[in-house]
Amino acid sequence: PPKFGVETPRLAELSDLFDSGLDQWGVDIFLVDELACHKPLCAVVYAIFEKRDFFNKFHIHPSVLVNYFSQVEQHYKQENPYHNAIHAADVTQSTHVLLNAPSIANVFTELEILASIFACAIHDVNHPGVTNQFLINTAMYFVTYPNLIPMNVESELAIMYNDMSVLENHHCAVAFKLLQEPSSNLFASLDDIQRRQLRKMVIDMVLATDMSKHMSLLADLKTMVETKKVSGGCLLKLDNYSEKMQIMQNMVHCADLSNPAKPLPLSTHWVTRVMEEFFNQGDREKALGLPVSPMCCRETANVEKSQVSFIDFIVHPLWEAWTELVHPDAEHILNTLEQNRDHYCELSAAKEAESVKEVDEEHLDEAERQQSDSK
Ligand SMILES: CCc1cc(COc2cc(C(=O)Nc3c(Cl)cncc3Cl)ccc2OC)on1
Ligand SMILES: [Zn+2]
Ligand SMILES: [Zn+2]
Repeated sequence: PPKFGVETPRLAELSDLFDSGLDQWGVDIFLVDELACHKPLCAVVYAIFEKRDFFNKFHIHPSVLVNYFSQVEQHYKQENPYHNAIHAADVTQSTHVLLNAPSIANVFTELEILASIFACAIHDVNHPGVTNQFLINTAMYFVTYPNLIPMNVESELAIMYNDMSVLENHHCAVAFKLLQEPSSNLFASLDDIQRRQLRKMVIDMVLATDMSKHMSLLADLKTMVETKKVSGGCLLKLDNYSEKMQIMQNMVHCADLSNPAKPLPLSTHWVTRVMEEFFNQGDREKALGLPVSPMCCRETANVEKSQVSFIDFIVHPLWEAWTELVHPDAEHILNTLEQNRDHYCELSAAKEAESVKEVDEEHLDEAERQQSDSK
């Protein structure tokens, strides 16, 4: 198969970008998408497998990797502004960087690293571009209006998974279904025990990307950081599966929530995309007469303000805990997050001031009109 598994006339540029950027926090994943002819996931996974020597370690033939991840890439909906293959490539490459932190250098086995990279690559496959809550609401919707044929197969998902981590269950099922293709049997050379272990680890990590698990995941991480402090700072002798899995789940969750912690141009590009996807959902909720989800209303959303609260309440607490766990390896990431937060805060304040000025001018005009009327 072609290098990085993608046919591109810009192979040399892609190769150079990976040489300098594959291990860097903040590589321009949108440039990777461009250079890889809109197959960023295949390119990134191939490059990481090569860098980590997985082809040899797990006896995987490059053509099998390309067959499988081409299928996975095609099952990411490129019409989604946010939850598309670029996001999958972004989360995969981000986790690849996090795994390189010196303080967790010898914590994970090769199989655990393979499982983490694989889990990121498939973690949002076949995402419909709407949230779990939307799927749950619309599932009930068709129960109350049976004559309305389901507009889309996606509302069947909540029925299928009984409202429990609906999307995350679907991503996992699709990914493992695609593995059954004979030409895509990525893990053929693993033995039965390894294959079973890998499947369990991938399911545990992907199901943990459900935002409804965020608070419990973060609580576990904080507990682990506390115990790490007590054990004199040496990280993790980590003998049991559940402690190791907590770290891996939080690592993938951090990567999933890494947009605000990337260099500002990348961060703002992701905000534009996630907005577009949320607003599209808001439009559909309005059309269905459903209550419009928070942050999904095109007319009323305050983008900067919600980014600031998203960072303050969700993203920063998580990255603060991760940074402590792998101290001092992630300091620069936390600093970038805090600088970006201040940027959105300034934007939000400027926007606020602007709207107040407009109101004042309106009042001024009104007052002048009344004054001139009274003359
Ligand atoms: C007004 C719209 C709005 C949306 C936000 C939150 O912003 C973001 C939210 C998310 C975000 O929620 N991602 C997500 C994750 Cl990590 C797991 N499951 C589902 C989802 Cl949707 C990922 C990236 C964001 O900004 C770049 O803040 N304001
Ligand atoms: Zn997801
Ligand atoms: Zn995701």
